[in-house]
Amino acid sequence: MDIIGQAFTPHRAQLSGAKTVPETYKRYFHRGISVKTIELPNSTSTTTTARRAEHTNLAAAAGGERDQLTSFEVHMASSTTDAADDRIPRIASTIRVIQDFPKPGIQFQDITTLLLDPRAFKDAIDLFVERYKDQNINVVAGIEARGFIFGPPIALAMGAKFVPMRKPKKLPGEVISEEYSLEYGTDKMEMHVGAVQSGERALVVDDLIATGGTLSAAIRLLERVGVHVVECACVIELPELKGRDRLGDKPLFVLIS
Ligand SMILES: O=P(O)(O)OC[C@H]1O[C@H](OP(=O)(O)OP(=O)(O)O)[C@H](O)[C@@H]1O
Ligand SMILES: Nc1ncnc2[nH]cnc12
Repeated sequence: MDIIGQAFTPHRAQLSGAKTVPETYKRYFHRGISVKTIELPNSTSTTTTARRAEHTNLAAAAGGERDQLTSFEVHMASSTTDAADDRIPRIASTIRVIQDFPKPGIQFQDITTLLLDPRAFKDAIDLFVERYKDQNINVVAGIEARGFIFGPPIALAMGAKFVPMRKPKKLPGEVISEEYSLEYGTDKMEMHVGAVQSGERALVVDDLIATGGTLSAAIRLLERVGVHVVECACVIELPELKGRDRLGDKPLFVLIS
C-alpha cells in the first residue's frame, strides 16, 4: 500500500505493511494522529484524550480545515502542580496539520494557527519560561525562521539575550558557521561573532525537531565558542524521525510529541 499522500501513522504503517517512510518525505513528515507528550521535572504524568474536532472553528477561521484528523491522545504533566496541565492539549489542538505541504506525502505541522490563538501562544511561552526561569540561562538562541517566533518572548520573560541563528548570508557582521546535513546535501547555520561569550548558559529554541540536524548544528555552533547549552526546547517533536538521537546527551524538552 502506498503511504504517500495519506494521513500516515505508525499504526497504519503496520496495518498496511509499509515499513519505511520514503526518504524524500522525511524532513516534513509527520503521522496523522499525534500522541502528545510533555516531560517536566518533579511532576506526575497523567493521560487524557481530547478531540481535535472541537477546534474545527479555529482551524477553519485560520484558513480552511484541511486536517481530516479526528482525535488524538494527550500525555501530560504539570510543572506547577501534580494535576494534569490542560494547557498542553489546548496548545496541541491549535496546531494545524496541512497534508501534502510543501510536497506530496508530507504532513506539515503548521504553528501559525497556534499564533492566532493568544491564549495558546501565551501558554506555550509560559510553559517554557516556567521550566527555565531558575536555571541561570542568559542566552536564548533561536533558529531561523520559526525559532524567531518562540525564542524572543521566552528570552524577554527570563531577562536573557536573544541570539538569532540564521541561514547563510543573512547576518551582516562577522559570522561563525556550522554545516549540517539534510536528507540531500548540506545546509549552513550562522551566528554573529561576539554575540555570545564563553561560559554563558544557553537555551536553543525552535518550533519543531524532525531529523535533529538543525538543532545539532546550533549546539555545535554555540559549544565551539565555549557556551554551555543547557537544553533544547521545541513546541513539536516528530519522534519517528529520531532527531533526539542526533543531539547526543543534550537534553531536549518538547511540549508535543
Ligand atoms: O530537525 P530537522 O530535520 O533539522 O528539521 C527541523 C527544522 O525544519 C524546520 O525549519 P525549515 O528548515 O523548514 O526552515 P524555516 O523555519 O525557515 O521554514 C523547522 O522549523 C526546524 O528548524
Ligand atoms: N512535518 C513538518 N512540519 C513542519 N515543519 C517541519 N520541519 C521538518 N518537518 C516538518
